[in-house]
Amino acid sequence: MNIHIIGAGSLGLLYAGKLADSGSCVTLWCRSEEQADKLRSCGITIEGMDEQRMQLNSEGFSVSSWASFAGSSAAAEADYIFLMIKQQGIERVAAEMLAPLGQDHHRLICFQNGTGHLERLHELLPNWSLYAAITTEGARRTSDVSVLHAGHGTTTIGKMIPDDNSLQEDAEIELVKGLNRAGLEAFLSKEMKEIIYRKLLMNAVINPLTALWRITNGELLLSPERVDLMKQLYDEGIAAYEAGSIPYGSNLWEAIIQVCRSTSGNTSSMLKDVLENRTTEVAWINGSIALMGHKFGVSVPTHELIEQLIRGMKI
Ligand SMILES: NC(=O)C1=CN([C@@H]2O[C@H](COP(=O)(O)OP(=O)(O)OC[C@H]3O[C@@H](n4cnc5c(N)ncnc54)[C@H](OP(=O)(O)O)[C@@H]3O)[C@@H](O)[C@H]2O)C=CC1
Ligand SMILES: CC(C)(CO)C(=O)C(=O)O
Repeated sequence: MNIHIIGAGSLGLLYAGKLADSGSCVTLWCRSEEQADKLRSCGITIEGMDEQRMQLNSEGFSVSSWASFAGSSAAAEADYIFLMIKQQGIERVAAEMLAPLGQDHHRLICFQNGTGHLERLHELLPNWSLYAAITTEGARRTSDVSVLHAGHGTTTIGKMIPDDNSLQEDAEIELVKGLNRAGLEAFLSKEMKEIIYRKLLMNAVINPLTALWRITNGELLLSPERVDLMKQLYDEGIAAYEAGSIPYGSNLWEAIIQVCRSTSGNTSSMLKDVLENRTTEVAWINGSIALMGHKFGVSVPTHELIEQLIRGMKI
C-alpha cells in the first residue's frame, strides 16, 4: 500500500514510522526542508511508554518537503493521502498542495480533532473521497525526528456521509489491514457521525481545561472542583446534541473519564500548543459546540467562555 502523509508532527511521525516499519510504502511530507533533511539523515525514532524504542532508518521511507508536493506525480498516484496537520492549516494545504493534484478520485484521510474541516475540504476538493479518521492513539513529537507514543488507542475510519454501496472497497479493507499490521489498531465504520461527535465532546471537556490549568489528562480527576467543571461542559454539550438530534451513543461521560485514566500521563494536544505558544484548535472544538448551541437555541455559556479564555492566551 502506497501511503503519503502530509505533516511530520506527532501523528505523522508515529504513523509514518510504524507503517513503513511493517512494510507499507510511505512518503512523509514535512512543512520545512530543514526537518526533511534531518529525517533523511536520522530516520524516525519512536519511543513508547511500555515498549522498546523503535528506530526506522531513512532507507525505510521517502521524505520530501511541502514545496515539491503539488508537482509530484508520486503524490498523485498515492493509494491514500493522510492529512496529519492541525485544523488551522487546512485551507492553505488544500488550496496550495491538494487541489493542484487535480479533481480526480483521490482518497484523503483526515485525522483532525474537532469538526468543520470535512465540510471545508469538500468545498475545496469536491470530487475527492474524504474520510474521517478518529484516533485515540496518543503521540507527542519530542524532536524533528522522534516521537513519544504516549498512549495506545484505536483508529476508526469512514466517510462522513457513507455511500449507498454497502460493500466496503477492497482498498479500504487493505488500508485497515496495513494499519493493524503496523500495530495501530484500526476499524472501518459507517457510523462516523456518532464517532466524530463523541470525540468532539471528549476533546471539548478535556483539552481546554488541561490547557488552562497546565495539567495532564489524568490530573483532571484529582479534585472535585475540576470534575465539576468537566461535567458542566459535558452537560451543556449534551443539551446542544440533544436539541440538534446529534448522535453520541451511550455512556459518553464514563468514556471521557476512562480516556482521562487511559491517557493519564498525556499532555493534551491543546496544552502542547499553549506551551509552544501556537494557535490552538479551540475554535473547532469548543467553538463548534458554541455554534451548535446558537444554531439549536441552547445556551452553552461555559463553552463560549472557555473558547475566549483559550483564544486570549495567544497574542
Ligand atoms: N497527537 C495526538 O495524539 C493526536 C492528534 N490528533 C489530531 O491530529 C492532528 C495533527 O495533530 P498532531 O500531529 O498532534 O500535531 P503536531 O502539532 O504535532 O503536528 C502538526 C503538523 O502540522 C503542521 N502545522 C502546524 N501548524 C500548521 C499550520 N498553521 N499550517 C500548516 N501546517 C501546520 C506542523 O508543521 P511544523 O512541524 O512545521 O510546525 C506539523 O507537521 C490535529 O488535528 C490533532 O488534533 C488527534 C488525536 C490524537
Ligand atoms: C484524547 C486526547 C484528549 C488525548 O490527549 C486528545 O485527543 C488530545 O489530546 O487532543
